[in-house]
Amino acid sequence: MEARPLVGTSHRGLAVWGLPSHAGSVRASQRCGGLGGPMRSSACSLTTTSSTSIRGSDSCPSSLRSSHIARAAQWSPPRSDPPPPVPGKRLPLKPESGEVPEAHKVFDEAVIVVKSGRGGNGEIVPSGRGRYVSNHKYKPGGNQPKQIWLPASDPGDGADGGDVVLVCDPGVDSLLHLYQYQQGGAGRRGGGGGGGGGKGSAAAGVAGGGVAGTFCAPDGSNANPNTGSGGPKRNRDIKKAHTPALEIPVPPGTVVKRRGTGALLGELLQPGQRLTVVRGGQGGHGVVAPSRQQRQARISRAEREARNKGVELVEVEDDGWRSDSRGQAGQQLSLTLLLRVVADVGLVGFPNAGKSSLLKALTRASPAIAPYPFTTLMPNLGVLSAGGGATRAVLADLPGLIEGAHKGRGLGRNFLRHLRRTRALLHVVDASGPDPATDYYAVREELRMYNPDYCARPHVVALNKTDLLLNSTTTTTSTSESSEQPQQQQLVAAIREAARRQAAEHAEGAYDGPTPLEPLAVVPCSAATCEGLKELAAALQRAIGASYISEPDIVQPAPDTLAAAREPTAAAAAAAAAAAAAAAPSSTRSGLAPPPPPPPGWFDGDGGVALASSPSSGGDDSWGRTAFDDAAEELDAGELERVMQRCRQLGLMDEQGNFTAARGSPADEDDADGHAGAGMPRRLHDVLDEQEQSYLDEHLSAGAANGDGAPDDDEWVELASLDEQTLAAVLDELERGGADVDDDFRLADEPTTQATTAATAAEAEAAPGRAEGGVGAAGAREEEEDQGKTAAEAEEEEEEGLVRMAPADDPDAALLGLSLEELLALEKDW
Ligand SMILES: Nc1nc2c(ncn2[C@@H]2O[C@H](COP(=O)(O)OP(=O)(O)OP(=O)(O)O)[C@@H](O)[C@H]2O)c(=O)[nH]1
Ligand SMILES: [Mg+2]
Repeated sequence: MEARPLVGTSHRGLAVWGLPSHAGSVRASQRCGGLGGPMRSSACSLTTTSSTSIRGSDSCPSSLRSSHIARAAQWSPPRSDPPPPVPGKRLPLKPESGEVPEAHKVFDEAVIVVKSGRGGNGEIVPSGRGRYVSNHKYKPGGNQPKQIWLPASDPGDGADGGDVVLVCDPGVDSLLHLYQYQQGGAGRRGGGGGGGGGKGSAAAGVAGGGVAGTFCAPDGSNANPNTGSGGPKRNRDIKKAHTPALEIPVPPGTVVKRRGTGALLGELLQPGQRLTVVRGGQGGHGVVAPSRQQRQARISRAEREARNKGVELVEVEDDGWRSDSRGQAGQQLSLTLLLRVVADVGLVGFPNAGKSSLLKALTRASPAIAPYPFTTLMPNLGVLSAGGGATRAVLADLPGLIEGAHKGRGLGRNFLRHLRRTRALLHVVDASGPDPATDYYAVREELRMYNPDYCARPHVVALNKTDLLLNSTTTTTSTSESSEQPQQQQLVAAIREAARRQAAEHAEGAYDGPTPLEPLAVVPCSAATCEGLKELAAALQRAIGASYISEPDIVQPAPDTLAAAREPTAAAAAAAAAAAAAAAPSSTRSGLAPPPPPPPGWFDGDGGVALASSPSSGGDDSWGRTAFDDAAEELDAGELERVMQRCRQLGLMDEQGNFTAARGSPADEDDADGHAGAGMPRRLHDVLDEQEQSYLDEHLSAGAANGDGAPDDDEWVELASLDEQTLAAVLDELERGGADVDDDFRLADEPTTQATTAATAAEAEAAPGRAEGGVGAAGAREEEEDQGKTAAEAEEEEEEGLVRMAPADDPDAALLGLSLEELLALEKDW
């Protein structure tokens, strides 16, 4: 047969059968060799096919009509009994029958397949159903009809398929239950999802490759006229039935990723938190099936249009309304679930160090304890309530780490990731081992290499098994406290030394990242004899109070715990003073290299901690809110600590971070406490704003520390940002304070470059190593200028944010327009 050109057409009139819920379509198929392909309009479509056996002609053959009519006659509206009410469906934690053997060794990771339910089919109502009722608006002589057609009802929609939802359940402590279904054999078939066809299941691991199981949400029920329709005589409010979701309980700290792509879908941390991982298929629409006459009319119209367009009509399909009524299929997804325990304190240490024993002794948990390594393979949680109003703390006993754990040795990476959501660490060291300090150092290194942040968390060292120390000494010497004590003290000292070694390596630049903290306390104890456990619990409480994890989803420490942790001890104050003194020389001349930052937020001492990271967080707010507070919020921990050290050097701040004198106020003039700035002339204060005053204070302090009264290089740069008049006033003040400003720096008379170059050269002489860093950068810039850069090039550089020293012929340009923030940013870069 000869192929004719394909013509598509739209039959808007055919698509509308007067009922809103049905968007019908007509398909006319045409023999059209090689030109196949659907052409759809918005309301109906004309589809070509080359394989249709029924051949149409200009006059529609009776065979077509009869087949069509016969097909239409096959339709019958689904009717079923009303479904029972749908209870909330929750996957039980254990299979209903059969004892489940231990399936996997890794209970903190699982791959599961989730399938959402298919949508139920919508109701199909024959168009002829209904009746004529009298029209109340009818008036004789009016244009209203006397009777109007009232359809039997609106056809009901099919219910949506069930979603699969992960629910954070604090009653679950591992992902083991997901594997148990695999081991337990057949999955559980749930009840109907509100009607016929609903099912929910946690099927056995059908897929290989370590998939724990397939979890199927119930399908949506088909539309039910009694419950799911909204016609005049039915329940208008319920258009479709509800299908309960399949809820899979997971422990807090579960991270959900898409398998394959690794895309993070979410993390469940708070009890009751829900994460919908796949949505159920949409239920089919309720439709009104066309009557025989309507179908015939549509067919005739399609034939007529085809004839007009010269298309040979071979078949007319008009069952688009059927597909409308069908529910959509559900989705399927493979998920990787990872568990990171959420706890206040993580217990880490080598295998067999006694972590589980300590957990058992400190809390009511009952973990497995055995004298062989890797007894613990899954984190055990326990709650430490020390009483006396102390905060409750959740302890997590983690599997033992071995050397190379950060590379995955001994499943180390799997275990280490549990530390992510802990605030503080308890290092458990076997005191009876050959070299406890080396053990401690090795574990610290593993932590650092896995994630340097772990080493910046407050931690306590439990020197466990001290009862064995006593025994070992008694075998050689007579039993005496005196023989035990020195040994313990030696071990404590050795551990502190190991911690210092790690911090020193960091200070020497052996590795990046935050400074590793020294232990808050080293507590000799014994899980067997319960000795030292009280002290250990108290130290842990302090560590939790001192901890601060800057992750938004971690609950911040309560203010009372912070206040408790702020109690300084004499040792802490001494340590802080020593740190400040040690830092002073490095911040004198160059000022660009910040002093080795002490642990942000707290100072280490003999078990003491003084939280001083934020003055505004202090309990004593007598000094009120100042510009310093505002600035402090902008600074990071290192910068803040540096500023605070300067304040301490100036005598403006005590060791707890409280100001001892009001700053930037007129009272400064009369302050006779001897603080720097107290005798500041009123004249200068009048011209300086608060930040400039603080620069001056810092400068005077630095000068006092130097003994030469001269500002540091960075301060010169900062001073250069002042306006001319202010700068002149500041320089006068500096001179009065003992600085040899003429020798060092004369902004108005000499180009800044020369002065700074001179300072840089002197600096480089004094400390060649440092010149490579901050000051070296300034020197390099100056060299560039010396090489005769054009003014335009120099301007360009300035635009790029580089600090450009003034050319010799332009003293005004020396007043750099950089703001404090820009200077701080530059200083950081240096
Ligand atoms: N004498 C003595 N033995 C202890 C003490 N603490 C633990 N042990 C013993 O040390 C062995 C190991 O204890 P665990 O608590 O299982 O050690 P672990 O660190 O949890 O070990 P892993 O789970 O393998 O990492 C057990 O035999 C304990 O009885 C202690 O304070 N004194
Ligand atoms: Mg253990």
